[in-house]
Amino acid sequence: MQQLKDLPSWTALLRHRRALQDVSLRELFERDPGRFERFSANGPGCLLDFSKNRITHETLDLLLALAAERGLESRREALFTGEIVNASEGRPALHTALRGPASPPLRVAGEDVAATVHATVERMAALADAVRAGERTGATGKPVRDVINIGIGGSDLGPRLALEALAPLADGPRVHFVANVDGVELERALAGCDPETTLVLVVSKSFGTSETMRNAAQAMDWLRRGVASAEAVAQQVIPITANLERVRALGLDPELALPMWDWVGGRYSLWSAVGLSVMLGVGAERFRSLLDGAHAMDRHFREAPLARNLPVILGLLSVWNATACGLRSQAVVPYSERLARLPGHLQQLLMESNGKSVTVTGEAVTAETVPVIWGQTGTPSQHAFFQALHQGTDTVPVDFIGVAAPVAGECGDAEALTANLLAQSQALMRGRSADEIRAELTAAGAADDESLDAAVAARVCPGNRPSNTLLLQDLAPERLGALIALYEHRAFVEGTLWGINSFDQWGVELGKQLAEGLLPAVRGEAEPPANADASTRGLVAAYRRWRE
Ligand SMILES: O=P(O)(O)OC[C@H]1O[C@](O)(CO)[C@@H](O)[C@@H]1O
Repeated sequence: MQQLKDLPSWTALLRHRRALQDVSLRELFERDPGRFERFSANGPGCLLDFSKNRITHETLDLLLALAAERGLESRREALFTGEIVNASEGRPALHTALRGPASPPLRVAGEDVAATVHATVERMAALADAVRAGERTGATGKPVRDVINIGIGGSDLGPRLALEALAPLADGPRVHFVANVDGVELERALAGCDPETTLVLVVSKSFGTSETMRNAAQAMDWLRRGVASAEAVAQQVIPITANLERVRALGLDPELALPMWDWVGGRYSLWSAVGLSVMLGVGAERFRSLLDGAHAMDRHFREAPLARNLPVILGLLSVWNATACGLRSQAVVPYSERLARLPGHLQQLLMESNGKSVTVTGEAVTAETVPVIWGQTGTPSQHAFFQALHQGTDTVPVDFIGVAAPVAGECGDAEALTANLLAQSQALMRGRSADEIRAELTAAGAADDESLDAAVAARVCPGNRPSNTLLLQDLAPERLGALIALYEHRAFVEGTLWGINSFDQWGVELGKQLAEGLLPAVRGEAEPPANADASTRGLVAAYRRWRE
């Protein structure tokens, strides 16, 4: 695989970056009154303003040339049509099929994936409807009041985000999420639940993830104590997995299991049976709307011209900022408490997908790949880390996410929220110069002496700091689906440009293996493994001393 940095358009892009280096964003806005129209685009139910990036039309042309050199359009087709885009695991990545139409058929290795997907949604809906109507009860005949979703990573983050975002629409059983193995979330969930009226979803593609299996075992013990028989427990546990053998081994009923497939990665799996908790919480119809929204974004990604294509633009700008301009961290700041889980979901989506250092053909990648993704909701983050964004020594591009219509039934001041969002992106772009501050301070009566210089210097905001603003029409399920799918495709665009495989995650395996190897020593049942280093041995010993 040819390296990104060896492509002719990369050289041209770097030359252009040098030429642009001394032009500020403020100047770019002053020069071009049509900058917003030029650098904004509409997607399904949303508007992306990317005018506050340090780009000109030439930057965009060069980035598009790079995308063409990388064969982005044919790779995109390969993604949608089920070709093997996950080379290291020899699989397609067909999350788009999870929200696509039932026809025409989509054949992959002889199977009509579209039909399989739709049959599964029907099964999920039948179960969710019956639970919500009180017809599918617990083993002792009582209606289900609580659902506990046990899963981690992609088996947790997407559904958790979706249910928090759609909480005002939740009219089904209460849903609790348990991911961490420290017991806090599980205890919290169990404390409010009655074993006779609780359905446990064990969500794990592999059905082997240690955190999930440990939490599942504890939840099953709790059920057993409450409903007496193993058969009764099995009735109240729904496995969602691609590994039925392990379901059987755990004494659970494979007939109740809902499928996952090896052609869907965990972080792309919200749209599958992994989303059952969402469906139970808000109902099948709204879950289908979530799928429809994601499908609308899929169509936009597949059909819109690249220069007006939101995932393409976001992906290209990310490569521009992170690789061409060396800005190695990006913040995501949703201006909605309902989207508080979005930064966490995007961390997994973008960093697990593109945190890679080799190309798809195994050479060390010479381009810097995914930057650190982090964030928190506005306005609280304005009173936490924004100081560093405005005046710190590092430039951090920000994705601001705003919602035009607040979710029905919410109180709060939507306009104040939006004014803050707009103010922050404006402040990052414009900054405040020494001259402006000096004029303000002297107008307010400050003496023009040495102390004024220090007062001015402390107040200067350099500006010229890039951001995107994504404005959603509202937070209806369709919009949420489109938002999440937008970032999924951004990950794909970035990965394609960097020349890496966005669909494997071998890096997380090492830690998992080491943890299992260390567990007997940490429990005090064995010596640390022979290959454990001095630091690890010392820490195990210290830990054991405090545990005794
Ligand atoms: O669904 P599983 O198999 O329990 O995996 C959970 C998570 O673990 C990972 O494999 C690694 O963190 C993720 O990709 C996945 O979402």
